[in-house]
Amino acid sequence: MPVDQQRNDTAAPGPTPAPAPDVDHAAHEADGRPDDRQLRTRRNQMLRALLGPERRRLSRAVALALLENICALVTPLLIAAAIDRGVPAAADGRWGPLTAYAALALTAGPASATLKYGFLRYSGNIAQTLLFRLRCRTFAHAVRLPLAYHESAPSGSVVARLSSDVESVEEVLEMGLDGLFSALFSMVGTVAVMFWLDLPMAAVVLALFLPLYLLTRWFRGRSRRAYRRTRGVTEQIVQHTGETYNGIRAVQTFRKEGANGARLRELDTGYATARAASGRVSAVFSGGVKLIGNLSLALLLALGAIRIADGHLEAGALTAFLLYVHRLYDPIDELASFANAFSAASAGLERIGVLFHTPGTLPEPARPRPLPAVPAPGRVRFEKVRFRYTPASPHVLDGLDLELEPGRTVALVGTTGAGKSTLAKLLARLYDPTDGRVTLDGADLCEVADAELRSSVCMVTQEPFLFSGSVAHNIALGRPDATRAEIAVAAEAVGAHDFISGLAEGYDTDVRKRGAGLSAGQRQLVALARVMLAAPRVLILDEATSSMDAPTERAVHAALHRVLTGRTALIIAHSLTTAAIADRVLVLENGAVVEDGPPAELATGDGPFAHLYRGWLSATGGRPHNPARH
Ligand SMILES: Nc1ncnc2c1ncn2[C@@H]1O[C@H](COP(=O)(O)OP(=O)(O)OP(=O)(O)O)[C@@H](O)[C@H]1O
Repeated sequence: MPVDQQRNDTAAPGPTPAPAPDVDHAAHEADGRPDDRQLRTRRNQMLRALLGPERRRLSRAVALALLENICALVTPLLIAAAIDRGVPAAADGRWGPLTAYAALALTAGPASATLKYGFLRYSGNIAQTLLFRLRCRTFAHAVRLPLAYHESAPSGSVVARLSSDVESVEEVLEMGLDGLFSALFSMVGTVAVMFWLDLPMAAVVLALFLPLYLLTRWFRGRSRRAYRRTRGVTEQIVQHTGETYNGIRAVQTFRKEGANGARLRELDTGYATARAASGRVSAVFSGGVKLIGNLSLALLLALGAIRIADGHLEAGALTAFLLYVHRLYDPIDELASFANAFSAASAGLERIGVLFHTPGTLPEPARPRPLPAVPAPGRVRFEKVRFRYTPASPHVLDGLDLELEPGRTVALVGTTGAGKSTLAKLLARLYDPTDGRVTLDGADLCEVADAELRSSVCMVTQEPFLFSGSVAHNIALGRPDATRAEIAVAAEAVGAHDFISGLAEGYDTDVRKRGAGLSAGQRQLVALARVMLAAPRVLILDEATSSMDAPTERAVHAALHRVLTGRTALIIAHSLTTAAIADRVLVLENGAVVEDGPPAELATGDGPFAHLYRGWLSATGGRPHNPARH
């Protein structure tokens, strides 16, 4: 169980409102063949949610691009006028018109360059805002996804959403606004001017758009598929590297370096193949556009010559026309690169869209019910609780009725897979029961506000997770507003103060990644100090299975004893020592309580606990110690 103590305060502001889910994400992600239409719908929803708030700034950027293109468009017209009017006038000794055309052309150039500069800076800012928003929202939504999502999604898939998928969007935004706006305006403006210059020649240019359109359609379909494949492989690479480095100890212990390296090479080959496929598609498209461009130049040159001979066109106008043909096909290439990047970003957005489509956390109650203030808080009831992880899997708990009295410690024992952790997860409301209800002091957990529940029910996992930051910061997770003195009191209460004071920087010592700087026992003590500070009504503790040396185990048990005093606690016990400190032991088998009573009483009987007890006794050489009670 990766959750030590889940708190909401790490989550960024509200995610993009996710539409009602219609498809199970697991099915989508697992078979890797999502429905095209649904993916596109989600991508468009994402785009709308992202671009919506930037409508004003985007219109300003569009206006700048438009002005820039108008300035760029007039230059060939000025050249045509200079050739057809200015040069003949100059030949007659009137230099005025030629000078005027030259001056205008010289002004249009810098004006266009200045506007381009303004547009690029402005659109760059918009792109960064959009990216910032996308990354924050994706992160905020991902951290709020229910545990069920994280337990079923392939490891690293969320990291891939936040890294490579967001980066693909970054690429298209960086080049896209320029590529798209400028290219579109340039093309539309060019065609309009061509029609003004010469109708039949412009009609020929327009006719040549048909093969261009067909080529573009082919390209878009192919490149979208190619990029989806690329993103799929990228995700596998992220997952594989993440898994390798998260489990580096196991990798080295089992000498898996070679095998994992080979797997990475295999994935990389897949990536290269997928990239090569998308490269081929782009090459065919670019080549096709160039071919059509050159054909149309030749065609227009021939047609232009005929029209000049017929007296319908002047040489300057033909020159301008041919310059415009260049202007027409250059942006198509730009559009192709944009379409390429858009395909990649599309695939990324679609995948982020799938994530957004998964509803965040278990639903918060519409009208939260405060936990009642009772004289003896911490009464827990499981009422006819049935639970299964997925609709297809069998019930782990099937009609469980159970009551935990306030202030008492209950040890949960049983064979592996009996349902101990599941019961604990339901009590921490990491999952909701399929049927029945779990109550705390009479309030259904589903009706209690998330923040109140998190501070009232704390869970300490087998390997308590320490966040990077100081020891003090890690203890204060239990109550973020706690003062340094309160933190020290909590640490002292669990006997952690001495070892913390002995650290290089005391409470300010950075526990470093995953608490690598602290021993397993010290991490347990920090986690218990966290609980001491949080003072929850109910404590759930998954006892560490890894063996500690005797003094450390004694220290942890002594701390545990202090934390448990006067608090309702449910301990998943893996050892006799822990079971013995409980007031009551529950033996769970196949999701049902098969034995229930004080440990000393059950140990002398002939039931399942007595069996377990004797097994533990023989494993520990017949010397059960109970330091916490001594
Ligand atoms: N995330 C999950 N998705 C589907 N099934 C699960 C999941 N977690 C547990 N199960 C199944 O639920 C049953 C009970 O598991 P649980 O982890 O509660 O047992 P446990 O008693 O805590 O076992 P252990 O002592 O080994 O931790 C098992 O059959 C297990 O396979």
